Order: sequence, then structure tokens, then C-alpha cells
Amino acid sequence: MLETTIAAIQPPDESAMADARELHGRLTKPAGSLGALEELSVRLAGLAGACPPPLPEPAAVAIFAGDHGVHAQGVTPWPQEVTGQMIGNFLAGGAVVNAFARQAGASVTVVDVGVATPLPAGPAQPAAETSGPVVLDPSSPVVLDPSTPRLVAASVRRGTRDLAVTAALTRDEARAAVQTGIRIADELIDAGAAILLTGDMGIGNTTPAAALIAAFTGADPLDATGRGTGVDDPTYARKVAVVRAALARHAPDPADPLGVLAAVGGLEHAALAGLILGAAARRTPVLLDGVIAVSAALAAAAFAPDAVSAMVAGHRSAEPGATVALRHLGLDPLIDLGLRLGEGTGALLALPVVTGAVRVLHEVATFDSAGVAEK
Ligand SMILES: Cc1cc2ncn([C@H]3O[C@H](COP(=O)(O)O)[C@@H](O)[C@H]3O)c2cc1C
Ligand SMILES: O=C(O)c1cccnc1
Repeated sequence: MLETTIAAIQPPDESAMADARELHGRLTKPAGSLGALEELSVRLAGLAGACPPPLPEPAAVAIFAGDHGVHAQGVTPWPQEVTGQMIGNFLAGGAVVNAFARQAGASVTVVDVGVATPLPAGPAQPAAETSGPVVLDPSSPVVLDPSTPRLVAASVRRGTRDLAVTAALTRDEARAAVQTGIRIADELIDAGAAILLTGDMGIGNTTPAAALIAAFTGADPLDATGRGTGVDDPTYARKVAVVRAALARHAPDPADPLGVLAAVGGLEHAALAGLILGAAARRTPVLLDGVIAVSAALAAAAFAPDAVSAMVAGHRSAEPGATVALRHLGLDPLIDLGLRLGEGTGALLALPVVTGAVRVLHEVATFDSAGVAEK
């Protein structure tokens, strides 16, 4: 499934891109006056193979959640249980991502790919006959409903191993998580989603994100590692040392993305790489959130360089590794607000910018049709 998905990813359609550039030149505005929105709309035309490309509606956020063995190294001050507790919050509609998703009219799908603790049942779930998380019937059709967050149970294992000590995952586990991401992309697109937004939840997950960024870009761990939830100086120093030691121990080969994800990644990072590949294979844009998303995007690009044409960088996370990763991918973020939350929040705030870029090609009059004189 991974191999067939990679094989399905095509380069952008140059003729649709040329059509979009030509159309921009005829619309009632000075050439280039929409700045980065113009190139974005051209890229989306190339991805869709059509000018104008489809409006990115409806939008679907997929939040992949997992825990991390490296938590044992003291790389974050937050207890591991917060990951599972935040899933309850997502399902109850009480997290920042829910507020922004309601604003954007986007549906929220939470995917447990490897949370360590038992999940609380969210009030948005159907009545449970048994205690514990309520799992939607896998055979029931996926409905994109912005008012009801959905939980998908797809745990590969209950948290990764400690990457400071051993490989975080086996290759098979990493593959299973990537394939879950591909499956979620397919399900959301089959249900009608015209754009996917990446989300993450996993206490400690900025440490594997930093390790992935250093492994794929060759950046020094000091430049790839940030303060995550806001760690203090001793914790930050420990975090950089953990990333440096993990790279030295595992010597991950950037030409072997599954091996890199297994050695120093996380289950949500691997699943996000799969979501991106799945979206690219379906010629559907994927709006990237923060540092966890862009670390996964590096893995996706290592699997399939043409996957980059499906990626839109939503925002510039305050995490320094995000900027390192975006530079490596050749992507410019749409907004830069100093966010460092994750969950999909930065991607959701950027969504109206993407919609605006596409709407221009659908709705704006040409000089000719509007009878406006050209210079
Ligand atoms: C209450 C809370 C809500 C969050 N939502 C996203 N994150 C973010 O912070 C975590 C990563 O930071 P670190 O590597 O420093 O632990 C991830 O769970 C990420 O999604 C949260 C973190 C917390 C504490
Ligand atoms: O960039 C992010 O998405 C991020 C930053 C800090 C903590 N969690 C997520």
C-alpha cells in the first residue's frame, strides 16, 4: 500500500499552472498584486491538473495522537497522561483546535495511533455499552461533520520505545503507522474533503520532530531543537543532548525514510507522513501545521519528492526546527504569528488564505469581461 501510494504521486501539471498564470494576468488587478497568493493558486492548479483548481471546501483536520518513550529522559515537563486527556478534550470540543475548526467550518478527526494511557470517552461519542473509548464502527461511512469530532482507534502500540536507548519503532510498526495515515487520507477524501489539515497531539513529540529534522536536513541538533511546550534551560540542554546522542547512536540514513521514522520518529509523525503521501496521491492539497507536521513532511518528501507539490505550509512555528525543515522543502509559510501549539491550530488559521487564493481564480472578473481599461 505504501509503495502503490508512492507510485501514484505525479509531478504537477505544467499546463494547468501556465493557464493559472495566464488567467492571473487577465484579472482586474495589477499583475502580481496578490503576492504569495498568486503562486499558491498556480501551485494548486498544478496539483489539481485544472485551472481553476477546486475550492478547498470542505476541509478536514486529522489529529494523530501518540506517546513517546523518550518522555523518560525528562525532555518535557508535562505528564504523559496529558496526551490521552487532551483527546477527551478534542472529542468534547474544548481544545483550541476545536475553536479554530468551528470558525473555519472544518471537521475534526482524532486518530489514536499510539497513546500510552486508556482514552477517556468523549461526550461527542455515541452512547457506550462498554466503558473506555468509544470506537466508531469501522464499516460505517465517514461523514465530515464540523459539529462532531470523531475518534478513530488505530493504535499501533501504546507509545514508542525510548529513542535515547533503542529504536523508537520497528520498521513494521513505522510502516503500519504510515499506512494508517494513508488510509485516513483516503477516507477523508472519499467522504468529500477537498483539503486535509495536519494535526498532532503527543506529549514529548517535539523531541522526535527535532531528531527527524536533523536526520533529514543534516542540521545540527542545536538548530533543529526548540523548547516545545516552553521547557526551561536545563530541560532544553537535556533535549538537545538526547537528540544529538540519538543521531549518533542510530545514524539514520535520510535515503531510508522508513528507517529514520523507526529509529528516531513517533507514531503520529509516521502517520502524518502517510497522510501527506495519501493526499498527494489523490492530488489533494495538505495544509501543514507546525514543527511536527513539517518533520513528517520531510519524511514524505524522502519517500516521494513530488509529494511536496501537495504541501502548503500553513504557518511558521516558533520552533526553530520548523524553519529549517521548511527551507529544506522549499516552502514559504502563509502566516507567521509565533504560534507553538500544534493540534492543527496554525493550519486552520491559514485556511482562509488558501481559500482566498483559489476563490480569486473562480470569481474575479477579467479586464475584458468587466470593461476595465488596461495600462
Ligand atoms: C495542554 C497541552 C495541549 C497541547 N496541545 C498541543 N500540544 C503540543 O505540545 C506537545 C509537544 O511539546 P513537548 O515536546 O514540549 O511535550 C504536543 O502534545 C503538541 O501537540 C499541547 C501540549 C499541552 C501541555
Ligand atoms: O510547532 C508546533 O506545532 C508545536 C510547537 C510546540 C509544541 N507543540 C507543537
